Amino acid sequence: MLELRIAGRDFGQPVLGEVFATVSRGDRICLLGPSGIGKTTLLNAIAGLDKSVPESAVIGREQLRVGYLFQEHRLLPWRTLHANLRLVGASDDEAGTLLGQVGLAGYGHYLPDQLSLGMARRAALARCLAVKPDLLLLDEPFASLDPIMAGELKALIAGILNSQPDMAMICVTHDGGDAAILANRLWYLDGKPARLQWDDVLAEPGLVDGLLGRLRDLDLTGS
Ligand SMILES: Nc1ncnc2c1ncn2[C@@H]1O[C@H](COP(=O)(O)OP(=O)(O)OP(=O)(O)O)[C@@H](O)[C@H]1O
Repeated sequence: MLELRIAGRDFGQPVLGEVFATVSRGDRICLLGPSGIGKTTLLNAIAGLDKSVPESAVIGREQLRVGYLFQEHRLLPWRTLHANLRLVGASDDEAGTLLGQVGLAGYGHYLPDQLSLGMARRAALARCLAVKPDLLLLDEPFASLDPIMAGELKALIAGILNSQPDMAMICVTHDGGDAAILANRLWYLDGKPARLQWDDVLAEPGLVDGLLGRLRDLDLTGS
């Protein structure tokens, strides 16, 4: 569905090195790596937001609908939640259904700034889903949320993934434990410039345990 042939990206100094990988329908990838290594840079390149990365570096994106949950909600602050969803193509009914799906039924007339951080993130997730994405990109979706809110959002995303088996996901996280809940594949980005050091399929529970052990060694399990 997607083939990455990224030659690199630098901002005065090299950040990303070569990144070669493929993403298939139904892939649920957790992208881990040290802080500042280039995870968001890679996500932006995949999304096509980084115009310094040639379009030819991400083969197949043209045919895909991409939903991107940024670290900030990036909803239009002067539009209601309902209007934000309508703007990306949701019908009235779909907007209502999606807001209900993310636990925001009855909040359609609210402005984004009237919401808590967790609610705003769920509203932004609803907007991602409104584009009916083939590929869902999540940049640290649980960051800055209290453990209860983070757990609720994780369960919500896991449910959405279960109900849409063909949708692919790439989720940047600092917590390897998220992989056990959300992922069937793990990317680990590291080095200067950064490359994918691991691209492992999490086919069996035992394998997940093994990987979590490796992540624990790297202090990436969040516990
Ligand atoms: N627009 C930019 N201009 C200059 N430097 C940038 C820009 N965007 C990213 N960088 C640099 O690229 C490096 C990688 O940043 P990036 O945000 O991709 O890392 P990250 O792995 O997502 O970090 P974190 O886990 O802390 O969110 C950092 O050194 C950052 O300062």
